[in-house]
Amino acid sequence: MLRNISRGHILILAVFLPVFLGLVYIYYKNTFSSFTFCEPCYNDNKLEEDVKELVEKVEVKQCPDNASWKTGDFTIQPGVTYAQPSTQLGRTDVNSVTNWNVPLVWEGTFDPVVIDAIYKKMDPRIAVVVFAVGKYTRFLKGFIESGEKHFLVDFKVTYYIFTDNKKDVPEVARGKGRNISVIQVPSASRWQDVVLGRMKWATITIDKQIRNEADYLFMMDIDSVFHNRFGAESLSRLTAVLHRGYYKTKRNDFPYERRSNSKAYIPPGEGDYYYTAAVWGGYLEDMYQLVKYCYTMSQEDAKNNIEAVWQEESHLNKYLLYNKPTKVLSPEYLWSDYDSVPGDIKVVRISQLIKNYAEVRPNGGN
Ligand SMILES: CC(=O)N[C@H]1[C@@H](OP(=O)(O)OP(=O)(O)OC[C@H]2O[C@@H](n3ccc(=O)[nH]c3=O)[C@H](O)[C@@H]2O)O[C@H](CO)[C@H](O)[C@@H]1O
Ligand SMILES: [Mn+2]
Repeated sequence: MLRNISRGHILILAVFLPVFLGLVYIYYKNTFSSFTFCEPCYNDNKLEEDVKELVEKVEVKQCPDNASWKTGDFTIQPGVTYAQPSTQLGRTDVNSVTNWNVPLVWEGTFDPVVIDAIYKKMDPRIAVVVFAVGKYTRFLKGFIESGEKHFLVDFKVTYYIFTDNKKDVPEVARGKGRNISVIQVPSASRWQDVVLGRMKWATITIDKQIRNEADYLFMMDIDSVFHNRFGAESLSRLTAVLHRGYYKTKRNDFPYERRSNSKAYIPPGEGDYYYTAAVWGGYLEDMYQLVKYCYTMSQEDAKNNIEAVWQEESHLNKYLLYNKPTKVLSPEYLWSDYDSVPGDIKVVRISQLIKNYAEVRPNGGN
């Protein structure tokens, strides 16, 4: 009996088990195939065509793989010692925040130990673009020598020197990770062409070279000397400096471009601050956009036979009124040897030199 039952079962199993297993296999195959992530959506040729089309359409930028240098990553090593920040004490003689809630930096509003600990970890590459055309090569030595003592010390810095006279670029001893790159530009017969030309040559050179070599970029006048720390507290996506001559001035008295036929025109009743064009900086791509903006706007003006009252400084001020900077630096970050230092300027970080405008500029002027 057992033998019979067992034979019957074996027969049934032999016939139905393969059929049952086959059905189970088909069921699971269909179920899982709909969850397969690697299932190709295209045949290979179609995929290749689509990628090619995308690459042609998209403007490919050289983005750094590791963007840890960007503001926002405010990490710090454990164990750094510094004074406890106060919620009560701080500067009371000046305003240290803008009405769009970004820092307005003065001595006493930051702790260099904390700032350095944060930004050194990011270790950004910083480009400084300066022009030394005609007789302005005489300012290079003092600028770079003092920069080595005070400008973003211990950071990676490259001075991009744009000049019409490479022979006059001095050899200056520099710290580790600090370089000089010299770029040839044409001479000019008008100083106005040099200051505006900065926008053109900087745009071209960022495109060709600097984009691959820097994370931050500063544009600076060369006729200046560093006297005190100009550090990582100056870094942000877009940083502008209050012009020392107008930081207590009513907005309608700012020397904005007031002729409505210039692209730099700002109507009365508008304005936050008056920024200097002698020191400005930020993330490389944001600065590229702004430098290019100043270049194209001055070209537009030239087509209409007008030159903005303070050249690129006028276009810069217009841009920054409608695209607010992410950090504003006090006039400590650009003072002038022409002016005495008032009580609210506790530290002069850079000062413009006194110069004989008529002698140093190709077409005189002041
Ligand atoms: C403190 C301040 O707000 N400075 C601005 C003011 O500068 P300044 O009156 O200080 O102008 P400036 O003579 O220093 O010229 C600006 C810069 O252009 C370069 N340069 C100029 C002439 C020349 O023949 N060769 C040469 O290399 C050089 O880097 C110089 O530092 O007005 C200029 C144009 O309106 C710019 O807006 C400056 O940023
Ligand atoms: Mn200057």
